[in-house]
Amino acid sequence: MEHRILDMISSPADLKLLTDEELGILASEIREQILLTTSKNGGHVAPSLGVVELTLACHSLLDCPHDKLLFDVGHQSYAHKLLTGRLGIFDTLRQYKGMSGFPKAAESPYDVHPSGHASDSVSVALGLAMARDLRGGDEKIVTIIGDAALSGGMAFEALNHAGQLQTPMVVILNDNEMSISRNVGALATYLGHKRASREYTQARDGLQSALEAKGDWGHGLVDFGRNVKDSIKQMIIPGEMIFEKLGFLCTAPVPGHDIAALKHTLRVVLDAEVPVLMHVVTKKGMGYAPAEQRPDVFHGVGPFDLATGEVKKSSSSAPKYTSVFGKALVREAAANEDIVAITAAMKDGTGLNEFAERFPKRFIDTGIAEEHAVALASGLAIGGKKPVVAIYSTFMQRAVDQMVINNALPDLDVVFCLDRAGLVGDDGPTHHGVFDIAYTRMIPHMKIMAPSDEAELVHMLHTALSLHGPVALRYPRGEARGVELPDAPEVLEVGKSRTTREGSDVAILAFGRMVQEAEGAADILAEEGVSVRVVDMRWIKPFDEDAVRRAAMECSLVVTAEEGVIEGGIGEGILEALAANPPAKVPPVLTFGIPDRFVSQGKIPLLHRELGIDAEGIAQRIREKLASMKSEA
Ligand SMILES: Cc1ncc(C[n+]2csc(CCOP(=O)(O)OP(=O)(O)O)c2C)c(N)n1
Ligand SMILES: CC(=O)[C@@H](O)[C@H](O)COP(=O)(O)O
Ligand SMILES: [Mg+2]
Repeated sequence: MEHRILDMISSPADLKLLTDEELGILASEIREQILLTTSKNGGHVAPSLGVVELTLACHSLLDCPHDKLLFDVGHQSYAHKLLTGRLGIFDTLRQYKGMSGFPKAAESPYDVHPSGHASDSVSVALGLAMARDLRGGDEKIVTIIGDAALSGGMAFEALNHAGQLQTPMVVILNDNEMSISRNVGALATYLGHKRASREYTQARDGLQSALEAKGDWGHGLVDFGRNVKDSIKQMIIPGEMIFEKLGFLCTAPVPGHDIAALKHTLRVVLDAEVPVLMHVVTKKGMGYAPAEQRPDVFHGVGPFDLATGEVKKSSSSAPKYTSVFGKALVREAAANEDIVAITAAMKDGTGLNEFAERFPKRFIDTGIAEEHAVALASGLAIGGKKPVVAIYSTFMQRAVDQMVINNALPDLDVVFCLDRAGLVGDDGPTHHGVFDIAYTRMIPHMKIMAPSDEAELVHMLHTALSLHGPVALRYPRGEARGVELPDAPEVLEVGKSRTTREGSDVAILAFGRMVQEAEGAADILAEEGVSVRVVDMRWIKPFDEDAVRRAAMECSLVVTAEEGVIEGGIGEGILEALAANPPAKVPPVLTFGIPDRFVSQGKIPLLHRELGIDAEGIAQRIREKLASMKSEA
């Protein structure tokens, strides 16, 4: 790996000195480096491999960080990181205290916005363009957005706005026919037709010669914004493109692994005085056969064997919460044909694959459209169906308004399954599911449960489906506890907890995955002679007020533990309830949860330790509190 061109790139400006042939060699070196690192650390392999040439072309023509290059979702930004001075820390990709897997402004001046949630980059790019115009600046603004992210509502809102404003900016559509799974929706079908069109083939094959033959082509394109002849327009825009109707100048699909072709087109569109949509066709996973063959698996993958592409297996034999949910829902749906399952572009991630196969007519994938998915559920519920909406906790943030207005206000029977609730690990702050307790708890009519193991998840899903009104279940990413699953799910009593361990000195009121940590803390403190009660609260809303009051009356310290933000969390709710209606004795209360800051990436046990919400951290703070109470007495 010595004497690579990559090792000599200290900033993107260096790319301007390279020939296209050298850029091609650099593309191979970048792929090698991405694969070497991700095979150890895991990561978004296929998205990043797919945009190596595109990133090179952009950086070799732009003058970043003066110019702005944005990445929608940001999971495809590894080549960008390697070209912007981060080769030396690349081996820390997605590691605790290491380099983020997403663009992060605090990490580099070349990273513009904290991407991670799809479809926001066109809005941010337009904001940057408007700020430039107000300031009288001259920087170029470019965003790279995938075909799935472009179908998200936010992207369309921004295109609508930009098309009217007509300020220069470049939206590069990275069209690879894939979301995480195969892309869905009418836009995907439309792009498919466009790719298959005779014009695309012609454009691809003839691009070079067309460009060379027309010396003033770029000039013509710029002039298009001022209504230049249709003949030129036809050469550039083969067929109608819907974005053109929205006020964007659109290019023919450009072959996305041909650096020369990319640079030719980019050079032209960067000079345009109007907004341009540059359509680039790429292959997800390009250059690594296992990723090209299984772009869904290599979208976001754990460590893998570089030679074979085999993904390393987890050492745990426990099932994942997601797959327990998926199987339990299939079982429920077999018994109740009103159940429909909705996902927003996360069929695999939310464990709905089997459901989709068994009940294709009752499976709905909206694409990246969480707001639409939740409002759609309300229509289905009004129409007599029982919608189960499975969306990651972090992405459901997009659809809080629809939860409030479309579902909760009319008190509709919708079950929200918030997967990845709590810390998610390597994806970091954009993906941690730490806000859902706060944003669901505030909604009238909403009932909320958090299973402490996979058997509880099965009961809770069954319970949620039996209830009237909106119900949210929140469960974490990754392996469950490995307990036996019930033969038949039970309906749990609303608002009732279960005590998993009796104790009289301290009561820990724990929610979801925190029950396990609470039990660990109880074990540690038991060794020191402290008697700790652990209550698996099960219900966040309504929570078990009797259990809370008993804890207050019978123990000298009450502790709440949740894997969500403390501000607006359930610990605060319990404190408020104790203050509003105090029992005869109110002991001190400690609240454990996510403090008022963003938590970076890392393996979950490391993050739990950092935040003091692992068993040892909980035990330590309780120990300290008991000692200070003793010394005050
Ligand atoms: C709001 C939101 N919903 C869902 C996701 C999960 N997600 C991440 S990448 C992705 C697919 C992106 O596809 P595309 O934009 O075409 O990019 P590609 O991976 O194909 O390069 C999805 C659904 C997300 N990041 N943000
Ligand atoms: C980029 C993105 O948003 C997804 O790919 C996400 O990283 C998936 O996370 P999981 O691995 O938890 O499904
Ligand atoms: Mg795509």
